[in-house]
Amino acid sequence: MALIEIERVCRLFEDPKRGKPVIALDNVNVRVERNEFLCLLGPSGCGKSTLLNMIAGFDHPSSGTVKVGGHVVSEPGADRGVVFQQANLMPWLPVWENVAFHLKMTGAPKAERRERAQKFIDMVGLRGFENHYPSELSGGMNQRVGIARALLMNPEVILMDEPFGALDEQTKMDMHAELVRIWRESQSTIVFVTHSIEEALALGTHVAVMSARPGRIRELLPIDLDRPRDTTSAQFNDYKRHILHLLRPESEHRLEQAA
Ligand SMILES: Nc1ncnc2c1ncn2[C@@H]1O[C@H](COP(=O)(O)OP(=O)(O)OP(=O)(O)O)[C@@H](O)[C@H]1O
Repeated sequence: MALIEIERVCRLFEDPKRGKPVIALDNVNVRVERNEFLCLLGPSGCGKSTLLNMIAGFDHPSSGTVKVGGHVVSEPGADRGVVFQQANLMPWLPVWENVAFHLKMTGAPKAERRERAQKFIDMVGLRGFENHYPSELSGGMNQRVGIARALLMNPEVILMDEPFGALDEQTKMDMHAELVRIWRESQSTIVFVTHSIEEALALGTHVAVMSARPGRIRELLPIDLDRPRDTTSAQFNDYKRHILHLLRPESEHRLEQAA
């Protein structure tokens, strides 16, 4: 049994201005095995966030099912940690308290929270910054705090919605290397939303290429590239060319005609 099973999922949104519904997702089928790193890739508005939100339990399909660990997702849960584009940290709390925030909610004593936070602060490379406040850190460091916060709950699945979208290129590349290391170390399963082909190919064990309006999975590609990934290699560029072709509207048109 796959860890995440998305079966025949459709999602319609009401659009009162136009008087007809927007088809955000149309018959989407995806299976994610334990320990996979799936990148959801596609143009703006193709339904990537909608799909991620359904796995998180923030949104629900109009038809079809989303299951995690064999159970239909009905609400958010501790088995799924979410990292957004903005880290959404509590500015009045130091790093370690932000990382241990969920534990505070469960009433865990301070000493336990501090100790458990440290493991994940170390994992994301922030040792020495435990008592800093979010405003004293860079954007990349704040994202690391967000990742540490998600990891602390020991979730089976980490869901990431363009977490590095706001970072400069160099920091983004550093974060990619860091995330791959964390993914391996924590043996988690990651679903990562991006609109960047390079980012998807730098990270994923699989890339689901989506098409816009209505959002569909064009192709689910297993990525057979050594790590660390060489973004200048011929094989990397072969994948890139293939994905670019899939994303071109004319190829979409041809595929529809052939169907
Ligand atoms: N709450 C909502 N109400 C109405 N329409 C919505 C709602 N949420 C999403 N949509 C529509 O559904 C489609 C998919 O949106 P979604 O945000 O999932 O796309 P996306 O691929 O994540 O886009 P981006 O990369 O720009 O974040 C879009 O056409 C969007 O306008």
